[in-house]
Amino acid sequence: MASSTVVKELRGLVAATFTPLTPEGEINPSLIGSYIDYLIEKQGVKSVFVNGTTGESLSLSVEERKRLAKEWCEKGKGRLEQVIVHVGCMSLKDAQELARHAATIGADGIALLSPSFFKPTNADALRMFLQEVASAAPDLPLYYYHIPGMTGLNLDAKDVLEGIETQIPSFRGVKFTSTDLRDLGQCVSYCRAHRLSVLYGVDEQLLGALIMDVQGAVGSTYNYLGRAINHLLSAFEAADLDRARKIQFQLQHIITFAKKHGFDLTVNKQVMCEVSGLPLGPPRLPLLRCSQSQALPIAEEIRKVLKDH
Ligand SMILES: CC(=O)N[C@H](C=O)[C@@H](O)[C@H](O)[C@H](O)CO
Ligand SMILES: CC(=O)C(=O)O
Repeated sequence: MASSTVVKELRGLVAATFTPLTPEGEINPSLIGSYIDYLIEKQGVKSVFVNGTTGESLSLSVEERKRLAKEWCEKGKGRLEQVIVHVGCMSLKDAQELARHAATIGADGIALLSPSFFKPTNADALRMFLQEVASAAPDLPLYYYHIPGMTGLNLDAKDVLEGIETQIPSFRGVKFTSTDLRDLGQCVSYCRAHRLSVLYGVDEQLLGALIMDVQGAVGSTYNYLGRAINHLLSAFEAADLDRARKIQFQLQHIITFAKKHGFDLTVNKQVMCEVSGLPLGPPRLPLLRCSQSQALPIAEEIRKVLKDH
């Protein structure tokens, strides 16, 4: 893991992890060691984004998030290239506390989405919020997590980036989860000029974002499709667009198939349980556990479609 003097660029494939819960709904950090084994050995995943959307962080307490983040960092040490801890919260104080904690456990970076109950009314307000959180962990690389579909924020990510590198010295880039390729392109253009990174978060259209020159991909499906997407990334690097497209079409087929079976976070988590064999447990209320029979056909389709990866 990084010391504060070495800044490692975040790139390539990053899995946004699920949060293991016991059948009773308590967090289950004891599973994280074998979760990491699975990601490294079976999926070729080298970096993780923990306690994000997929990790249901906004449904967890600050204390729970600290325990999970610590376990990911401890078990990932020397094995994972980067552990990025998402610290976004509705409350600035909670986000600062999590940022401060992330620095003490050796996280490689922090990311945060915008508060979404009381939303910032403009980009300045959001940058001020990010700056206040950054000041609690000034040596940790910080990423803005743009996910307007969840936060309901009506702001271009590009507007949030404007001047941010002078306001927040630890700022390193944006994790962009939106299908707006105009805004994405503008972010890449800005980030190129300021030596910042853009990571893309809509797995089913990653190739479109790679053409826009993003440095990496952060997503939930990479937990179980990592191997195939690593092949997509290397095909793209080798300028083998036919192969890259073929793999993207396979992933799109899987997501389309999954959507017909009501794909959402709870189904997604159950699919991961089926594919990996890891007992990640139910989601946290208000999300309801999906039935095994809902996830099984999707897991089966994944096996069938991706048997050559
Ligand atoms: C809204 C959401 O959670 N997006 C994830 C990442 O940010 C993606 O990884 C999606 O889960 C994935 O693209 C499947 O639709
Ligand atoms: C998918 C993603 O990046 C997240 O879980 O936050």
